Amino acid sequence: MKIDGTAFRSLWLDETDRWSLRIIDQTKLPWAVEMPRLTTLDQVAHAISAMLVRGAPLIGATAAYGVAIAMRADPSDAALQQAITTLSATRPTAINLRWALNRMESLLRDHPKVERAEAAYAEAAAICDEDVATNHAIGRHGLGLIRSRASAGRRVNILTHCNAGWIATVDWGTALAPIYLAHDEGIDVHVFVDETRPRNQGASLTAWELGKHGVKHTVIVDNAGGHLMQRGEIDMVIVGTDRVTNAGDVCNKIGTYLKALAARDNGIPFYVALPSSTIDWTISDGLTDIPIEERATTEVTTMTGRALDGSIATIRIVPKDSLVVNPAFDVTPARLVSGLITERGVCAASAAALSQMFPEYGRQNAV
Ligand SMILES: CSC[C@H]1O[C@H](OP(=O)(O)O)[C@H](O)[C@@H]1O
Repeated sequence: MKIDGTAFRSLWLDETDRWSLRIIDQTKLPWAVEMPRLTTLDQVAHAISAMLVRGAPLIGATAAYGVAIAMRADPSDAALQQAITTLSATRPTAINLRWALNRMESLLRDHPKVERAEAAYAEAAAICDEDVATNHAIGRHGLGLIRSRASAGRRVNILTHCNAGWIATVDWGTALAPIYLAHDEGIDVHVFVDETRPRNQGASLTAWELGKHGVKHTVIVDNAGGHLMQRGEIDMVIVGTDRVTNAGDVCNKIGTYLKALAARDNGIPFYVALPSSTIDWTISDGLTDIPIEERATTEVTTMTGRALDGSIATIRIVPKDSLVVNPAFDVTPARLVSGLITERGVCAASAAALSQMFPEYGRQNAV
């Protein structure tokens, strides 16, 4: 997508050396656009764990290049295992990380060591190119759902939670891809953006990227979504996801489940957009089988933003003696999901529909 008229992906190889990795540091957005250069495995691992890059597909793509950078430094079996282990430990919930590392390991394990670096860079590039094509396909399939609500030039109001836009992927995004395509074809689409406490991916990232593309949007506090639904101001909900089970349970940013409950109570369709790389075919019950990341309590006790004097400041918003917990994700049961928008089309959130949409996987891990 574009930043002030210049096209970007959310990660790319440095133009001068063609082996180090450039990213957009998402912890600096929306106040600054910084594009640091990563040259070591540890720098890539830190970028994922500290959420300089985040979003399930982007985490996987970044990890793939982390393996390539590691193989360039040392193509030994030990170095390969160390890279897989280090990167696997960065974040537990998004299945795309495991998916990408499994793909890299399967390719490289039996590869001649002298060719491992070249093969790793080629596979990481393929993962990125596939992600771009996959997300554009998700956009096309989701566009149909928006078109059907845009009769006679009527504005379509969509609520989204967290950031599942182009900067959560290599490009286009998942939940935001249909919105970008609708905007580009002239549909009057407007997005209610959940701020998404505690890290505010909505207020800081979704609002930023929608604004850069000229998409009309309104930032709301997380707790306002149900109220707007009750008042008929939301036509549909589209969110992303970090892991979907083979039965259609959806793990996504904390707070998603509450939006799904409110949508069901108000008869509003609740869609989840995802590439098939986000489906965990080995599990069916999201509540018991998906590891929920617990992040630092400082994400809850402090807020970072631009002070009135223009400086970037971090302030404490919780008493020092208060206990704090910070689960980063929750699970929305399949029964609350109206449909899954995938690269192959929209399907029901059910084992039968998923195995029919993806027969090559469904048979292997039938529930
Ligand atoms: C397209 S995946 C987006 C997904 O990832 C986010 O999690 P995080 O910001 O912690 O990486 C969030 O759950 C989004 O829905």
